[in-house]
Amino acid sequence: MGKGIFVIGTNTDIGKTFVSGAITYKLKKHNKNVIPYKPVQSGGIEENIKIIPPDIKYIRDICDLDIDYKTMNTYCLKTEVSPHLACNIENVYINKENIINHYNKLLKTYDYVVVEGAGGIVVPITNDYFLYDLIKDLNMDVVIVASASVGTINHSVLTYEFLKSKNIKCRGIFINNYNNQFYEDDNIKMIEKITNLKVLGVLNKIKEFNKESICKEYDKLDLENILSLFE
Ligand SMILES: Nc1ncnc2c1ncn2[C@@H]1O[C@H](COP(=O)(O)OP(=O)(O)OP(=O)(O)O)[C@@H](O)[C@H]1O
Ligand SMILES: C[C@H](N)[C@H](N)CCCCCC(=O)O
Ligand SMILES: [Mg+2]
Repeated sequence: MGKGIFVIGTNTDIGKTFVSGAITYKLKKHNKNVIPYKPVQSGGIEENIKIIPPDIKYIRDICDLDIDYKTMNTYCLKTEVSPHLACNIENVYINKENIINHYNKLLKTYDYVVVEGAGGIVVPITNDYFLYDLIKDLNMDVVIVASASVGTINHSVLTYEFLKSKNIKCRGIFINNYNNQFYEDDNIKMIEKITNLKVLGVLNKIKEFNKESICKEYDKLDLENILSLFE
């Protein structure tokens, strides 16, 4: 039976896919049997007349995964808005049992399942079912992805406190888009001090975003920290 980690962010566009890619890449590079999973994607893109999840496409490409999209994604909505609204617009009914069954099936085949949320922790998946409800129903621990930039202390602490209020265990935090600004180290220090969370990795903002530079950035991460997410 495999193990999973749920990757959440302090906001949308913060780098959850980028970090899920990093976790998947490191594990795969060390010959681990790993799969990324995006239960609900909004903002699906067209490829060969099909609508596919761009977050999974990114990880699939960067990690050279030969796994079909259906195995790594349950719901793919076209409209690039909050999932509940995309569902309402597209007349899609999300059945949480489908996601729970999908995840449990992946655990039977893969040793490591890297699950990515949508947006931040309080994003509505349906009108009355939130991302944190899904995490509880999947019985998973989370890792937070936060930015290094100004505003991150407040967003990170709010996310952490909200998780605590829901009894969701947080395994640590990844800081993304580090850009050598004078205040970034202090931001990280403050987040660590206030939350007591372990910073498991700091990922630089990549100027030339291509496979080579991305993998070089991923290679710098500590494998032990990544493995600790699944212990
Ligand atoms: N470290 C980085 N360096 C350069 N670009 C980055 C970095 N991290 C993320 N990006 C870019 O920022 C954008 C948002 O990142 P990403 O898609 O990982 O966010 P997300 O949190 O997964 O968003 P969503 O809520 O839509 O799933 C993407 O275009 C991605 O390529
Ligand atoms: C469309 C976007 N990229 C994500 N997939 C969904 C983000 C939902 C955010 C909802 C909100 O917090 O207001
Ligand atoms: Mg994403």
